[in-house]
Amino acid sequence: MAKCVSIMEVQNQPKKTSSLANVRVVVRLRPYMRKDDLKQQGPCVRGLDSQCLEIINWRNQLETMQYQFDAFYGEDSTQKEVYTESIEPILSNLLNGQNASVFAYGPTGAGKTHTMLGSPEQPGVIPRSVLALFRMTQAESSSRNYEQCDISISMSYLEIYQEKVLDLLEPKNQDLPIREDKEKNIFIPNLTQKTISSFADFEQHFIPASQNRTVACTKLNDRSSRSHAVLLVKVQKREQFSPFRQLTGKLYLIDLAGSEDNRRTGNQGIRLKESGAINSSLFVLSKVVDALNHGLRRIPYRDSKLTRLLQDSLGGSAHSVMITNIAPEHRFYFDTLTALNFAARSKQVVNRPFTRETIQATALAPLKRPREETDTNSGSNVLHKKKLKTEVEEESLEVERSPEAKGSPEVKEFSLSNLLKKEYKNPAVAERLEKLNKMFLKKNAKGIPLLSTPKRERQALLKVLEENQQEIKELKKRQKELEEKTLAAEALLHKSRSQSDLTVGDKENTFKIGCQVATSCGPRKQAIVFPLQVCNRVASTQEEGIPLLMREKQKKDTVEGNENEQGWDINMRVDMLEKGRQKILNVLNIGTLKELKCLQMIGDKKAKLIIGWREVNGSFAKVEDLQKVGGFSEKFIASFLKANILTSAAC
Ligand SMILES: Nc1ncnc2c1ncn2[C@@H]1O[C@H](COP(=O)(O)OP(=O)(O)OP(=O)(O)O)[C@@H](O)[C@H]1O
Repeated sequence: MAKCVSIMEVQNQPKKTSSLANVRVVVRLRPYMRKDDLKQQGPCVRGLDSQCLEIINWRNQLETMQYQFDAFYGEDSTQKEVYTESIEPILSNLLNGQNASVFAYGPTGAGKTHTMLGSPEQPGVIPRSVLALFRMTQAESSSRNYEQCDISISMSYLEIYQEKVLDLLEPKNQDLPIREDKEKNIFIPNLTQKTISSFADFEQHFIPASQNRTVACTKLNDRSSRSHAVLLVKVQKREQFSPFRQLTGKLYLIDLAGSEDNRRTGNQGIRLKESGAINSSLFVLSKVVDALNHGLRRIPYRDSKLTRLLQDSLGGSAHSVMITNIAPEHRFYFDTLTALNFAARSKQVVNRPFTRETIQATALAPLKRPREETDTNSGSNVLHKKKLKTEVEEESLEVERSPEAKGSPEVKEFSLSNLLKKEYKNPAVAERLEKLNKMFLKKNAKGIPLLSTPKRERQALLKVLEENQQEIKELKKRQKELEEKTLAAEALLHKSRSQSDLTVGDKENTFKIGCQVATSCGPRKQAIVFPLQVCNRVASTQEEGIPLLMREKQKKDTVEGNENEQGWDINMRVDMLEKGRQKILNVLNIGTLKELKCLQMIGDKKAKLIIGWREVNGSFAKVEDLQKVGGFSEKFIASFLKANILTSAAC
């Protein structure tokens, strides 16, 4: 609040350092206009330094009241000064996904529109900020980050006129509702949003829209704003690679209508009505500031459209700058005093800026985009046209959910993006991909979904997947052929048996199929080949003496919580098993390099290691002695035995 000091008192106050999150409050004093000072009383307010000003105390002409703000701009201050010192520093936050807002407040005729908009000769905060944003995005584009991000800028422009929210870009004379999403973001459905790719583009939309703003002549200002004008500039930065983060920063540039003392404005009729709406919304604004300062539970944001819209700027998440414009003439004295007191109170308002980041097109992406996104005019042309068709854009497609998946958090997690649906129409591949995704999530403690891996890696994985499928197909084919051969051989055997008079009696018949041997003796024994699809252990069909390749159903891995892929197991007669082992041991002890390499899982390197060990240490007593050779683990030997024993026993 103001502090009364004697005019003679030398003041040299310590300057307060304002926190970053505090609303930055600056005051700008309009140049004194002699023609407006009917009684030629001279200015009633003057600046003291870059932060302090003093105003006459109306109760005691010998005293002044001094105020200190984050910055004070005197009559000689330029548009550039105001912009460079107070506005430019907050703009960089937009590229980091944070919001910023600048609003000009003050009595009518004090210079709000001049400060925000300016003139072609003296451009104000709005044109300078938009230009700076384009420069910043260009600088970002030419930096190394360019390859990783797309940046787009869009704009919306509205006015609050007599408590109605009106679109200035495409005027429809329709009061637009103000809404709040789950993340407490304020947005206006159906408000026109135009993508702008250059400053010229911005001007093309902004200049005609500004003509749509309601202004009128009053006794205090020839072109008095009769509404609060809000320009919204949205900067979106999208990553091209996983995790496809999207940062959205919004900049609100607000030129408020001035508070009006209708005894002096001479307002009547419609002007009086407008003035009533302006004053009441500004009154709610001061109530909001007071409620925030007193830490009240209920902040009356909803009491006016203006405060509802400024919710983010005051006590919200934006980096906010409030420019309080004041006029030096005596006839504005009480308006100036009110404005200064309001500004001083606003200094205490603390905002909590945070980064607005969304993740696009991952398995965990939101199922429904925030309404705000869908309500805009979808003009998502990206600044850099070349990059328009990048995978980021494609992958930022909304994630859909099948009807049966509704309500299932698991399915929610593994939903495929539209991109994947489009790219891989084969349902089998999609299904495998989901399974892989599931497996990946299970194995990965951090839960990073496969679908969020970069496209290149994902494509490689998909290729492997398709190759595996191809392999399975071929295996199935070969299996079928084997089955057919077995049946044919069996039929042949049966035929020859029935043709002969079976004098041979119990003579053993042997036939070979590939590398597998089925012996036929006594009661006829069958080689049973299970189709790959049949996974159950069929104990009843297992006959002694026939090596069977069994596939166990859902074999549990010993690693906690991990379900192993279905595993293969061997069930053989003990003597055959021993025979197989002996054969392997034989090859290990006397086999040449070539013979060793014929063993499953033994390559050139391992074969050489075995020969080297043999030369130094002599023979292996048992297959497990392979462990003595460096590089053969117990687990490896077990798998090695499994892989070779059947073949060795059979040959
Ligand atoms: N810093 C300044 N330097 C020069 N002229 C200024 C300055 N500030 C304001 N003016 C002039 O003062 C007049 C009133 O300013 P402006 O229209 O910006 O006031 P306002 O606060 O927006 O008023 P209202 O609330 O009625 O719209 C204009 O003619 C404007 O050019």
